[in-house]
Amino acid sequence: KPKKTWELNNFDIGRLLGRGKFGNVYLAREKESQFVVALKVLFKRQIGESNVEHQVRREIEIQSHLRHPHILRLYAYFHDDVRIYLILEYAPQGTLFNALQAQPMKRFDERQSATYIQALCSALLYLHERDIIHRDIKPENLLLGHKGVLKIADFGWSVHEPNSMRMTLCGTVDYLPPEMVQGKPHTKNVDLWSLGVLCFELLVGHAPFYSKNYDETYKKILKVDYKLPEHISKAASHLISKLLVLNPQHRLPLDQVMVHPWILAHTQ
Ligand SMILES: Cc1cc(Nc2nc(/C=C/c3ccccc3)nc3cc(N4CCN(C)CC4)ccc23)n[nH]1
Repeated sequence: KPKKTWELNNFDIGRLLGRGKFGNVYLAREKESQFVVALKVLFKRQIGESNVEHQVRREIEIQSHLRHPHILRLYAYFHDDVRIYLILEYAPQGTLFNALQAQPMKRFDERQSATYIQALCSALLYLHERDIIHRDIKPENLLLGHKGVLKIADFGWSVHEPNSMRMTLCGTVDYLPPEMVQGKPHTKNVDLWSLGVLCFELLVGHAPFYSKNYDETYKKILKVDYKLPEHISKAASHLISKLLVLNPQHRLPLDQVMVHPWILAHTQ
C-alpha cells in the first residue's frame, strides 16, 4: 500500500527534548492514533549552509530501513519549504549521558554497565553486517527506552545536549580513535575503540583520555594513555584493554566481545 504522507498538523507538539546542531527535537503525539513520537526538526537552510544535504539524505535512507531492538526507529519523514521533519521513536527514559550524571557516584555498577555494553554490541553487529560504521557511540547519542533499554539514537550529525559540558564544535573528542585523530581513513574497527571508551566511562564516570584541552586528549589517545581505578574488576579491565588498542586490526571483534567473561558474568 502507498506510504502515507505526513504533515505537521497531524501532530500535537509537546515539550522541547533537546537542541540539535541543525534543529531541535520535540515530544509529539500523532492526533488520530495518540501515538507518542519524538519529532526532530532540521532547518534546510542550516543543512544547505553546512553542505550536508547528501549526508542527511543518506542517514535518513539508512536509518529508515534499520530494525533492531537497540537502534532507535525512524518511522517516517516529511518536509515543508523550510524544514525537514523526522518522526522518531520516543525513548521515555532520556539519554545515557543524563542517566550517568544522575547516578550517586556518577557511574554504573558492573552489571548495569555490562548490560549496556552487550546491548550496544548487538546493535553494532547488526550495523556492521550491513557495512554501516562509525555510529558515533557516546553517552549523548544513546537513549534509554521503555524499561531502560539502550537505543543508539544518532544519525551521524552531532547534537548539543542542553547540559553536556564537553561539546567541541563537532562534538566531544574523547571518543575519537587514534586513526581518526591522525586523519586516516576509518574502518568499522573505530566502533570497537568507541565501545572501549564507553565501557570505561560507564564504569569510571569519565572518559579514559579526558584532559583539560584537545591537544592533551589527542596525545593521550595516540599513546593509549589511560589509568583504570582500583575498583574496576580484572575482567572489565581485560575487556577494556582488548578494545583500547592502537592498531585497529588488533581490537577484539564484536562477536568475541559478546561472549567475553565479563559480559557473560554480568548479564543473565
Ligand atoms: C529522538 C528521541 C529523544 C527521545 N527522548 C528524550 N530525549 C531527550 C534528549 C534529546 C536530545 C535531542 C537532541 C539533542 C540533545 C538531546 N531527553 C529526554 C529526557 C527525558 N526525561 C524523562 C526521564 N527523566 C529521567 C529524564 C528526562 C525523556 C526522554 C528524552 N526519544 N527519542
